Amino acid sequence: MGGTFDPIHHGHLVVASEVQARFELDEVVFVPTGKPWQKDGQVITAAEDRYLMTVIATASNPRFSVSRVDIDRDGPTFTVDTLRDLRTHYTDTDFFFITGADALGQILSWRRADELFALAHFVGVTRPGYQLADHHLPAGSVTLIEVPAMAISSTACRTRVAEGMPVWYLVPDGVVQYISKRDLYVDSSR
Ligand SMILES: Nc1ncnc2c1ncn2[C@@H]1O[C@H](COP(=O)(O)OP(=O)(O)OP(=O)(O)O)[C@@H](O)[C@H]1O
Ligand SMILES: O=C(O)c1ccc[n+]([C@@H]2O[C@H](COP(=O)([O-])O)[C@@H](O)[C@H]2O)c1
Repeated sequence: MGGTFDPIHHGHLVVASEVQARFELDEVVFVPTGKPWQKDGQVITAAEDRYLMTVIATASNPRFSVSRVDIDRDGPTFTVDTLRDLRTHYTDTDFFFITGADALGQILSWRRADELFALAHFVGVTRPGYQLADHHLPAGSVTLIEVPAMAISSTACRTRVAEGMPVWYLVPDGVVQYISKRDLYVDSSR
């Protein structure tokens, strides 16, 4: 599951848990983006902070892990590169790439989108506020599933911190503490 995870929240974690169970996956690999090029113009928190929050959030689940492939690769982050890099580590493995309804709707704008569907099976999941559909995607390349609705976004978490509102129970406890320790998101101009 790829994401900017700025910060990781319980919406991400519920999605990963649900897809792991439905598809009986051995492992869900969280891949924090390096430079999310479609978020150019937005201030993105340092990759190491986003990576560490993702590690903290996933540490207690034996089926969850975190990969550095995207943050260790220079240049803009393209999923086609993510999947190729992961393949060198996971040789004899079927890949499922998890995306929320918003991200799935953008997939045809991704770099070398036509190659993506040969590299992984895509799982599109419901997200409050977005319509889940696989229009115009190659037949058989995507499975759509409904997951418990979590009306949480990283944007809302960042805004709440900037406004002095709590993010307890929206993000894991350790992530609340990490945000506070590192003074993340306090600048409301971002
Ligand atoms: N609440 C949610 N329910 C379902 N899917 C989600 C949810 N939040 C994020 N996702 C999915 O998780 C992936 C990573 O999302 P991302 O890290 O951009 O979080 P975000 O909350 O959308 O962030 P931002 O608000 O900064 O855009 C995307 O595929 C996105 O669609
Ligand atoms: O490959 C691309 O061109 C591309 C463009 C936008 C987003 N993605 C991927 O989609 C995932 C979710 O991204 P985001 O920006 O919603 O956090 C993450 O793994 C990104 O690397 C990929």
